[in-house]
Amino acid sequence: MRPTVLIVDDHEENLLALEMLLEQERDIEICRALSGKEALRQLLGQEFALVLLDVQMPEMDGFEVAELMRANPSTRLIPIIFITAISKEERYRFQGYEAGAVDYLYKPLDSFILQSKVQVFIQLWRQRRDLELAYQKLEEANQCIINQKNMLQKMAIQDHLTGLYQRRWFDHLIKSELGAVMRTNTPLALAILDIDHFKQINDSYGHLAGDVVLVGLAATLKNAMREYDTAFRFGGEEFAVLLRGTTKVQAIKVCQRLRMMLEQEHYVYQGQEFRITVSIGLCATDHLPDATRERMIEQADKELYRAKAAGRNQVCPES
Ligand SMILES: Nc1nc2c(ncn2[C@@H]2O[C@H](COP(=O)(O)OP(=O)(O)OP(=O)(O)O)[C@@H](O)[C@H]2O)c(=O)[nH]1
Repeated sequence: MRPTVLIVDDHEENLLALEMLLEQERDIEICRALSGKEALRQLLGQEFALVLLDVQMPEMDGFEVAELMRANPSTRLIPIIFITAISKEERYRFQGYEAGAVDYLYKPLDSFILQSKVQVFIQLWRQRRDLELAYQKLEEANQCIINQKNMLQKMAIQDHLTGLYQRRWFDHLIKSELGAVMRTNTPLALAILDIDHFKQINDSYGHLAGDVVLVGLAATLKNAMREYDTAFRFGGEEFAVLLRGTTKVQAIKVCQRLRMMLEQEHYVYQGQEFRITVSIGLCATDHLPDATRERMIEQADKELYRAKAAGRNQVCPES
């Protein structure tokens, strides 16, 4: 992209003279404006590297144009060189610097001085642009790293088949949940669900049919649970649910409802329709003093075994 210089003067012949002086600068584009208003309109419409601004113009003089440029964030940083034929008295110079000028040139213009000053600002513009591009690339690379990190974190805690959290996340979460139980004296329940005779589904309909069941069951779990409960795939055909603020009595009701819901569910694979049942073992901290992660898992597992032994398709709370 070539840098663009805006030249502003209310006299056509002055603009022509400036253009001729800048003719040698082959690597810049030149835009022209015959009034302050026209200059502002162009400045808001495209990017400029430098403005060569006549001071004395009717309606809006160069100082006013500069002040309006400084007030607008999109034009605030564009350097301005005032070109003036008026008195070289200091007070005019100060007025220009206060309005945002970075330099002054006096008519009649010296071509060598004009060209070298323009070159300095063009070089500054290029350096700033290179810096901006480098910063943009850095930002993109940074975002890429953040995205990859998020993806890795997700992969580490999420089961790829069902989208539920993995056992690894359960181990982490139950520790902090038990901490909250101690601090706030609110109960926490753990339910472990196991699909009954799941092997038969794999054996009869194939492993992919089994996967359809696992995905469907996970979706039902997610839909059935409250926002602050969390479901996990423990491994294979075993799932766990952590029920916050839930007592043993309440957890039994929740699990009975869940068990009945899953019993009604139909799964379809390659036109074949089938159903499943689940056995659930559960425990809750209000009936398990000094509960630890290990004790809760052990207890819920024991109850799950009891549910299986008692004929499956049932909920067994600890007695
Ligand atoms: N399709 C599929 N099957 C799985 C997956 N993980 C584990 N399994 C299967 O789950 C079945 C578990 O079988 P078992 O442990 O004998 O238990 P079960 O048949 O459910 O019987 P009970 O638990 O005693 O009611 C095995 O056939 C495993 O291959 C999986 O990701 N996809």
